[in-house]
Amino acid sequence: MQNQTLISTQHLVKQYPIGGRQFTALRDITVSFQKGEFTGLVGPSGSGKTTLLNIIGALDNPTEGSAIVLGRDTQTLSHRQAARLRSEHLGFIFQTYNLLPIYTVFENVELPLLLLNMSATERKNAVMQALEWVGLLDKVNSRPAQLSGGERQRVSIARAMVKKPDVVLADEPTANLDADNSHNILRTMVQLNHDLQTTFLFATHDDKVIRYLRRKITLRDGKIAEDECLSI
Ligand SMILES: Nc1ncnc2c1ncn2[C@@H]1O[C@H](COP(=O)(O)OP(=O)(O)OP(=O)(O)O)[C@@H](O)[C@H]1O
Repeated sequence: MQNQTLISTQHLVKQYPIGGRQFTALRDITVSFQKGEFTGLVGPSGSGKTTLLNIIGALDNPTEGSAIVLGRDTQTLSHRQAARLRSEHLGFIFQTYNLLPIYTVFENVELPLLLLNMSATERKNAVMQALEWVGLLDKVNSRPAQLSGGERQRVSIARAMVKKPDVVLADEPTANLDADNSHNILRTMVQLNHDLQTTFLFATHDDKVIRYLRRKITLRDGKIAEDECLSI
């Protein structure tokens, strides 16, 4: 497969003001990601994983440097343009699932499609396919409170994947799951990565995730300490 760069950062710096001083969370991050990668940002707590993921997801701006995501320099985007980049091209998976409790599984997965120009039939087909990917067709009318943690995370994967995004950004997706559920979730993501060529980028310090990665980028004190290709 020919390399196609989907994301690149140039000399990214992120500082947060704390008590009248600047705390540097990311220092001079220059890195790129190709289509179809299954890559993790790993490193100790506070090393900058989530900060980098949020900048790549156009949820936050760098203090210096740039992030080019699918050809767009995120810093030059208006709020509306950033929202459009996210809704059309990016899927998000969070450790706390972020499902809406009053909605059914179907409605939760359908939500990202309501922002796109799709008919009700197209939406229904896409939702049912996404629920099939994660093996949850039998829970389509359940509400999040009626699901186990692993099932909730599978709903959140379906919600992230339903529009077949170019990139899925997953922040500690297994943090609240036991070993069996973590492996099931990871196997589903590996399958979707393989079948749809979706690029996956994780922030994690979970060994259960790390063993599935094909590339591991270790952050330490806001810098890239190591960038390794893994043979799995
Ligand atoms: N909004 C903020 N204001 C001030 N400091 C922040 C803010 N967000 C993050 N930080 C600091 O930036 C550093 C990096 O945080 P980040 O959440 O990116 O780390 P992480 O590697 O994802 O950690 P964890 O594994 O614990 O989630 C931390 O020291 C954190 O306290």
